[in-house]
Amino acid sequence: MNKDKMEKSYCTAIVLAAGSGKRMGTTTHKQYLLMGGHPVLFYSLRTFQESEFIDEIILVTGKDEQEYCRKEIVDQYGFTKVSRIVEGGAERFNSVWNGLQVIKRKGYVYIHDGARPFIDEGIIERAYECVCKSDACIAGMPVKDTIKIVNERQRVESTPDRATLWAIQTPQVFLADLLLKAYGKLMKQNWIQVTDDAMVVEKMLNHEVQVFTGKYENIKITTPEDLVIAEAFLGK
Ligand SMILES: Nc1ccn([C@@H]2O[C@H](COP(=O)(O)OP(=O)(O)OP(=O)(O)O)[C@@H](O)[C@H]2O)c(=O)n1
Ligand SMILES: C[C@](O)(CO)[C@H](O)COP(=O)(O)O
Repeated sequence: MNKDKMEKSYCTAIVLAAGSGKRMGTTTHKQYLLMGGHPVLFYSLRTFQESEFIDEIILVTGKDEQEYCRKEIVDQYGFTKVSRIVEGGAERFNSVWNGLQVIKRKGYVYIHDGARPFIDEGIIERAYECVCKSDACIAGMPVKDTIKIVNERQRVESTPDRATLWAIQTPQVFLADLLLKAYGKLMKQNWIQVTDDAMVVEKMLNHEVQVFTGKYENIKITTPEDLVIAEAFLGK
């Protein structure tokens, strides 16, 4: 895109690293496991640090991980765009909410899983172009498998048309005011079950969300075999 022709909006990345990685099952939380000699979290922070679209980074971590993150990641690697390290909450949406509370300048906000190390500048740029038009957009890729709706007895109930199915990734990018409004409503609810930020905008505001092309390599490190796949991507 020709950024000289128009003024770029302020962009904040909220990088989530406050999860406990139950499915990974390691004592060290998965976002701090070493991969290619660096913590998993290092990779996405480096991409945001070097991105020409990102002005500021808010890092959300567990309470006991803040000092480690400050000294061993932010200072050690010189991630000068990290303006705040805030404490996360019990669930992912609580961590997003805590990050949203310290946004300094409105504009656009990129929510990204610190457990997704393979975000790249192309994804960040596609997100920017998409959010400027839609106010709400998410990275995704068409699914490669056949997906079935399966009941509690493990019987197939139906087979959705694969052409309509996308596996959703992060970043999920929004006009900051829109996301704050959606999350503000969510936090007043008693029953909350959301697994991504787009769901909050869909459910709370009935706002349309646009999907842009992510990258198949943009995996979330979730279970042990993901680390093997990630090492292979690093060695490419
Ligand atoms: N309370 C939480 C839960 C998750 N996350 C972050 O959100 C992303 C979502 O990935 P996920 O695989 O769900 O992480 P965990 O919750 O750590 O994993 P699990 O569900 O296996 O415990 C991760 O970067 C994780 O650190 C967070 O900041 N705060
Ligand atoms: C936001 C997300 O990464 C999109 O795929 C995902 O939904 C996070 O879900 P999880 O249950 O926290 O793994």
